[in-house]
Formats: sequence, structure tokens, C-alpha cells
Amino acid sequence: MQHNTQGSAKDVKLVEIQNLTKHYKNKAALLDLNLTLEPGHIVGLLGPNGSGKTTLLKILTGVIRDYSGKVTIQGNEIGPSTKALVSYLPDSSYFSPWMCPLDVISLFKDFYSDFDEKKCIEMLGRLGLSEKQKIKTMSKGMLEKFQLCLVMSRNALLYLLDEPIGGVDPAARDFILDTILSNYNEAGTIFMSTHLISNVERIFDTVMFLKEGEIVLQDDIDNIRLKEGKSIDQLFREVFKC
Ligand SMILES: Nc1ncnc2c1ncn2[C@@H]1O[C@H](COP(=O)(O)OP(=O)(O)OP(=O)(O)O)[C@@H](O)[C@H]1O
Repeated sequence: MQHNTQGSAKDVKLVEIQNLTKHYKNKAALLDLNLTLEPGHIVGLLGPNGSGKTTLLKILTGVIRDYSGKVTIQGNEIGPSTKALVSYLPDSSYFSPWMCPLDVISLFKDFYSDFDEKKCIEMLGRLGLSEKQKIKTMSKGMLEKFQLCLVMSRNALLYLLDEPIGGVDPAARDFILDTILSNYNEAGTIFMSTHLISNVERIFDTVMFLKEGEIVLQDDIDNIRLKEGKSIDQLFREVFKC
């Protein structure tokens, strides 16, 4: 696998996006977006419905390819080499309903050299999930927990999590967030979208607000709280008041 070898490691950003624009037919979902992510951060990607969060995550994953602008991960344009660096939790399930976790784990083991099977099985147990329950019989929250176990069991450089706790009951949310915190590769970065800001903001060190495909705020969470004197949830409600 070819990875970028140009420039010093210090110069190469984990994620670098320049002038990214994505249209669906004639509607812009992302508009001339510029963004840099450094390793070792937990970044919240926040914005109202339809602001472009899923589109941005899908572009970084390589699922969406028809865009303009420059998008690189570790200096490499999005492609097979970057897919190996990225662990992606999509906003919906892509497994066959007849499969059980053990079937999917076996696929992940074959597909990703950085996948830690033992870690995944341990995590399933801690979250109270059975290795043999068919996907089609799982509730939305159970399936979300299972997908999260898979994604967090990779030793990736970039974790892209699209609304990871949307279907999880409130009592389990903190447990899931702690599962995320204690299972990611700390040399990497988590880039996470969520609408459950008050539940999740404690784990972010940086947040960005996306509005109609453009970044309208990006800052360190402590700076925001200091400058604004309010929580991220409160600020979000003010900025995006309907
Ligand atoms: N497959 C598609 N075809 C046409 N338009 C799309 C498609 N997917 C997304 N869009 C449009 O692109 C814009 C951004 O959508 P996107 O799903 O990225 O937003 P989002 O911020 O993730 O929203 P949500 O918070 O509701 O999940 C929206 O206007 C949406 O209608």
C-alpha cells in the first residue's frame, strides 16, 4: 500500500481539506469548505439537519467521490490507502439481516489488518450483546452498539462516527461514550457528528458548527466556554435558533 512519503511527518496533517464543494444535482451540500484536523483530538461536528455533516464524513470515508476541492488524509488523496486509515461508523446499518456478530467479526478480521477481534468480543460482552443473535432480531440501539464495537476495535488513525448514540437509551449513553474514550487509538482523532450535544460535549476538545455546508465556528471547547460563558449545547441553540 502506497502512503505519502513527501515532506516531513510534522508538515503532514491528519486531515486537510481545501475548497471542498459538493452538489447533489443543483443543490450545494458543502460549499468551499476548508478544514484541518490534527492527530490526538476528539472533534465534534455539529449542525442542524441537512447542514452537510453526513456528506462530509462520507467524503472522508471515500463513499462519496464526486466533489470538487482537495481532500487528503495523512497527505494521501482519498482512495484505498486512506480507507485503511479510517474507521467509519455510518448513520445506518449495512449488514445482511441474516448475519450475527460472529459472522461480521470474521469479515472484519479478513478485511482490516488493524482489527482486534478479542477486543471486539470483550466489548460486546460489556455492552450486554450476544455474539450469536441475528442482526434482523436486534433493536436499533443494539445494532448501534454492535457497530460501535466493530468500529472502535480497529486501531485506526481517524475514527469517523456519524451520530453514534442516536438510538441508544439515555442510561447507556455515558457508558457508550466511556467505551469510545477507552477504546480509541489515542494517536488518532475522533471526528463525531451528533445532535445529542449536552450528552456528548464532555468528551470533545474541539467543536465545529456547520451551517448550510459552511463552517461557521471552529474552536477549542475551553476557549468557547471561556469566551461565551456557556455550554456548547446552549451556544448551538442560540446560533441555530429557528
Ligand atoms: N443522496 C442525496 N441526494 C440528494 N440530496 C442529498 C442526498 N444526501 C443528502 N442530500 C442533501 O444534502 C444536504 C446535506 O445533507 P446531509 O445528510 O449531509 O446533512 P446532515 O447534516 O448529515 O443532516 P442530519 O443532521 O439530518 O443527518 C441536505 O440538503 C440533503 O437534503
